[in-house]
Amino acid sequence: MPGNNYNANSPVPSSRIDRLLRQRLRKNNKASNSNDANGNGNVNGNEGLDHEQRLREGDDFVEQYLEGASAARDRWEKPDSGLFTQRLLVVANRLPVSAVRRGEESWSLEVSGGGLVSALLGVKEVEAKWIGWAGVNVPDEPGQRALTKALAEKRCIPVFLDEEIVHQYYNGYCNNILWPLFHYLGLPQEDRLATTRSFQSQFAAYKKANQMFADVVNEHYEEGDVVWCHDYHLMFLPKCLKDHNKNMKVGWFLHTPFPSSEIHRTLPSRSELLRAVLAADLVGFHTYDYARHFVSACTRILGLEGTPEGVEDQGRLTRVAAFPIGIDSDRFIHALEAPQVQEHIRELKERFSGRKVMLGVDRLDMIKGIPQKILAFEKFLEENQYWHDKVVLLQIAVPTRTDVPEYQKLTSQVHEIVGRINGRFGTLTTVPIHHLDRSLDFQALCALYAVTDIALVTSLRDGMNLVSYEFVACQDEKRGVLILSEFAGAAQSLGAGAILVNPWNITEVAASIGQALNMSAEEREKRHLHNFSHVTTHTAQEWAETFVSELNDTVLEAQQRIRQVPPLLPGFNATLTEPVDSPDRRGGDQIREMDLKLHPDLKEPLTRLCSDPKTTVVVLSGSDRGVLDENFGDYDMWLAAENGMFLRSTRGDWMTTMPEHSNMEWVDSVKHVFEYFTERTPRSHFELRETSLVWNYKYSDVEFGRLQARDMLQHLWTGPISNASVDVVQGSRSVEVRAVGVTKGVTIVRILGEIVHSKSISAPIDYVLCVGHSLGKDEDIYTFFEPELPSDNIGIARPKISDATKSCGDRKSGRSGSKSSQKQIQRNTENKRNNNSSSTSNGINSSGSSNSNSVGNGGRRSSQSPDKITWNVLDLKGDNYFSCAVGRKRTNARYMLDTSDDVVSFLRDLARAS
Ligand SMILES: O=P(O)(O)OC[C@H]1O[C@H](O[C@H]2O[C@H](CO)[C@@H](O)[C@H](O)[C@H]2O)[C@H](O)[C@@H](O)[C@@H]1O
Ligand SMILES: O=c1ccn([C@@H]2O[C@H](COP(=O)(O)OP(=O)(O)O)[C@@H](O)[C@H]2O)c(=O)[nH]1
Repeated sequence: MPGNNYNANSPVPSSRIDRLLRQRLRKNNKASNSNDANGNGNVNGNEGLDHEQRLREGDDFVEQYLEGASAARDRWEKPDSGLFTQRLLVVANRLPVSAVRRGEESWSLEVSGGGLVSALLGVKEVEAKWIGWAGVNVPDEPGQRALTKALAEKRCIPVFLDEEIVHQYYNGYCNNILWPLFHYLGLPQEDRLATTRSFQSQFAAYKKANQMFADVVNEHYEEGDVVWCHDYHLMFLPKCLKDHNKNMKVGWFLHTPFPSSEIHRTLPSRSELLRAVLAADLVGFHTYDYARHFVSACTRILGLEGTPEGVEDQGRLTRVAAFPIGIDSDRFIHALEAPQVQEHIRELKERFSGRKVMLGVDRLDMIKGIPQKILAFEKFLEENQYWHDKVVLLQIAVPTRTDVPEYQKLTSQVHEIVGRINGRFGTLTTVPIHHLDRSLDFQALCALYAVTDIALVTSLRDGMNLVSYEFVACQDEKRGVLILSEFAGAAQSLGAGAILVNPWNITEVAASIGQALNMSAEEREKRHLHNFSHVTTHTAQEWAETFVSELNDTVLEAQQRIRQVPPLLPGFNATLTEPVDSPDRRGGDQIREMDLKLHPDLKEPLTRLCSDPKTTVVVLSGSDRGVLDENFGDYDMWLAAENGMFLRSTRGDWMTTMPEHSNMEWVDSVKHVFEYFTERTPRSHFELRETSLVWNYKYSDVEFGRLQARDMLQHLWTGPISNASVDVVQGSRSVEVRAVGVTKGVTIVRILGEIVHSKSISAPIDYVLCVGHSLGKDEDIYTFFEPELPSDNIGIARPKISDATKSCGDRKSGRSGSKSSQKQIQRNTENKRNNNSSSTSNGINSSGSSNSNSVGNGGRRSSQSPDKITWNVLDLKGDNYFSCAVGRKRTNARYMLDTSDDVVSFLRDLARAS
């Protein structure tokens, strides 16, 4: 079957390691090619540019980059097949340039700040276009036209956001809610109630803004493009894009930390945001921790399956992985040679001669821990009088998000502390802290990094922190010390070479300053070399290449994947039941879900189908007799409870199809085990049916539930009941024990035999429709109707049901098909005749239950006597059998429906057609 096996000759590597090794090989090849061409071994992305040229670039780098002058090589390597051109659409809230209006139709563009822009500017070898906000409100049409034109020259495409949207979406939802939350800062205390009140409107604006970004992407998208969405501003974007075009290759990368699921859980829109991100093909984070938190949030909040590869939802995988960002280290290293930078360096050395220079470079943001840094420096001065006139702290605090009140408060707080310390330790000629509330240009910044003895990064949380990388890149001569917060993502990569500190521990930071100032040259050298090697090999270029190449592979893999991922079973009963209003797992209504109710909209189509004399409706369910009586007692149909162990026409009494001498002695022992685990697993419950027991931990803590299930299974397999004739069936959030060999595929034989006999059906059945949501084991019901299917329970991806309704409605009669089924039915009906009994239908020795419902729809009632029933009554041709799985994409059924709501509309159409 096409697409049913991993193809050994596939251009897609079969495993992740295989892929990474090939990628490494590609990189090596590229490096050696560049050696051949240039005669040197530069592997960091500036191959092809000679030394002089790089020096000339200097400060014009960004300009040149944006104009495409740095030779975008506009192609990505495709695994194993050489080079191909692929455009990259980078979508981020902020464009790399911010616009300043000079006249009605005249604009000047300035480079935007922040690490995201710096990192993406370091990505050179690809034809990238940026889509984003230019940081300015442009209400008038001529202004928009002129700005669009100016930006186009820089390969940028604007998204125009009006003032109100910016206020609600950017200042409000992004920077007052998501930003502090993702950095573990909670909401600003005084602001808490106001924020809570304005949450809804801010979230609405957030979604609206994301849709506006999506509209611009859709307008510029060309088939084959890769769309790379960035950051917490655009968590809705993957969903908006995929809703518009499910074939778009969409990646999403978060530049901030992703917090523990317990933090994310407090967000009112927690589930919507997670689901929207999961629409992407590939989701990336700076560190493994953030990726782990995200997967755990999807597991705990959405109830989805987390795997080492990512998050699975109904057989669809969203890949989740860590892609630590880097910088364009060459740009910094070579900038130091530029005359302007050398001049700055000379000035700075002179200015601070005789003093050790400590440096902080941060946006003036709460997450950067600037007050904590300054207080630690004060403590160091308090305790080390010797250093008073021998050390200076230069703090560059770049103003940011100045419209958000919390940022305004921080500015005054920092000014106050700096003033106090300078007053306390300053002299007439010197102050210990030089604080600048502004940004520096690239050359000035490089010079500062180069003259620094100690860089002090005390972020309370920071996605990565590129300042620490940039400092290291500029320190090849000085070999200064990096003091780095353990809460910055960079601590996971530069950890070994830096002095790691907890920024909340002022004493520890103060002591680290002392340690750094007194560190031997030998130790500094060792630490620096470690850091330098990391920074120069893990570059921004490499980061982007890896992400895009993984995204391409992920999409190809998804297309070619045939080994079926066993799907997550969302619930106990999901075909005909009322949908429980549960936007997410934790918030789900356990009590309502335990009390199964027929979907209210099904009543009408079901009544119509049941009253059609030519149609037989069977409900085959894992539920017990009481549940089926309550929900279906008033319809004219057949009910098969506990997966067919009990059967009745609603016009008659229940009969059991259980073999007479079934041994059910194991039930009590299993019940004890289930009671024991239920008592110890909060929010788990078990159901005691007549022929099986089901323990369900869907609402428990998922990890604890899994551990408990593992213990339970071990006990069942190896403990006192291990020899009983039972099957232990493991669901995604349940454990079921049933009599050995009971599946829907087994019981359907007896059920149909009974119905054919009781209704005296002798002419071939027109068609069979079998709709269900079954445990893997019960998927053998499809094998019963289609014996040629593989019997290993490995399902295959199915199309959505579309015109099956029409085909069912139009169906007349068919011949040929399932020989073994036919023989079974023949045997059943013959048994009937011989036994003339209504309690058991044949000699198959089985009993039990499972977790799904199905509707079987049989055909013409015959006036012939039971004696005339022949084996070809269930004589199914290929196209008069319709099987449909609900909520499972990997199945042996021929079609699929997503939810019980889809079942309603399908049965409605069917009722109308018949
Ligand atoms: O655009 P702004 O609101 O002015 O903010 C500037 C950027 O700040 C954040 O940067 C993060 O990205 C860096 C690179 O990955 C990372 O090193 C740093 O730890 C993060 O804080 C923000 O995520 C960006 O979107 C902003 O543009
Ligand atoms: O005066 C300045 C100070 C900082 N930066 C840049 O701002 C970025 C800060 O990135 P980081 O990842 O450290 O933190 P973020 O601001 O993104 O949270 C770095 O690339 C700096 O070079 C700058 O361009 N001019």
